Amino acid sequence: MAEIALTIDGLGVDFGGFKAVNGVSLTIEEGELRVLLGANGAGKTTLMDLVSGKTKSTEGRVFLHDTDITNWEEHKIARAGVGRKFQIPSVFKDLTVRRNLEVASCRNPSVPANLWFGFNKQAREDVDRVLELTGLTEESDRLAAYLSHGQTQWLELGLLITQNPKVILLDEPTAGMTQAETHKTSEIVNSLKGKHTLVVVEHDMAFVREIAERITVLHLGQVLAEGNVEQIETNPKVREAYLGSKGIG
Ligand SMILES: Nc1ncnc2c1ncn2[C@@H]1O[C@H](COP(=O)(O)OP(=O)(O)OP(=O)(O)O)[C@@H](O)[C@H]1O
Repeated sequence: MAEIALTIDGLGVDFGGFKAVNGVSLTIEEGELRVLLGANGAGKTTLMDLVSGKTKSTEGRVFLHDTDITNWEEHKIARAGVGRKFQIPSVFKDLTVRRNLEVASCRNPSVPANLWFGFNKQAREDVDRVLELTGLTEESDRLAAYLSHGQTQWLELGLLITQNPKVILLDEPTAGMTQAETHKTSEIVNSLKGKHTLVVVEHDMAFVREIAERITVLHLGQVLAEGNVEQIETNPKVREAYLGSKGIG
């Protein structure tokens, strides 16, 4: 059986009497891609905030492998291996795509400190691998400022991968993307399966169908259902609470 990378156990937060996340428990296996689905206000972003330390929980626990990271400071959780991609890019616009990835590699503690004095072969291969994974090989010498919206998002994802986090949290990775960019993003995400552990918050059902293995549906801060795409699409509770009588869009 695969090892458990992330354990969320009875997690919740009370915002002055309102429980945006209310006793959520789930486990994510190493190498798994888990989709978090739910209507606006279901608690998805808050759950990510609780895991990444942006918001402090008022109940429950979070474990990264065997380490209890509950309510650690955000930077400490990031350093422990929870990588989070936000909508707003943090790429260096006046550096090339490759240089952005090289800089991110320097933040990876497993990369030797002599990086700046001759980028070593292993580090170069790692950057090449990330360029390939994110479909940015041909853009490697372009300044990040000249990338399209989609390419910028893929570079952002690449920066995360380069740091080799134990768990990657992606909040609506296809927001604002064209259909073609969304499709490309599904290819990238699919190629990460098995190599990285991902939790993806996403609304776009077409995208979810392309990437999802296991889906957790949140509703009113609680887990409503868990299963594969077909089980979720045909689940009466999910249809009633979230997808409407016409089913999934
Ligand atoms: N700091 C806060 N104080 C009070 N209420 C909050 C706070 N943060 C979030 N909420 C509320 O908690 C609920 C869950 O919000 P959250 O953003 O987690 O939902 P979501 O599932 O991510 O929705 P969306 O898909 O719209 O992003 C919402 O009703 C929101 O208004």
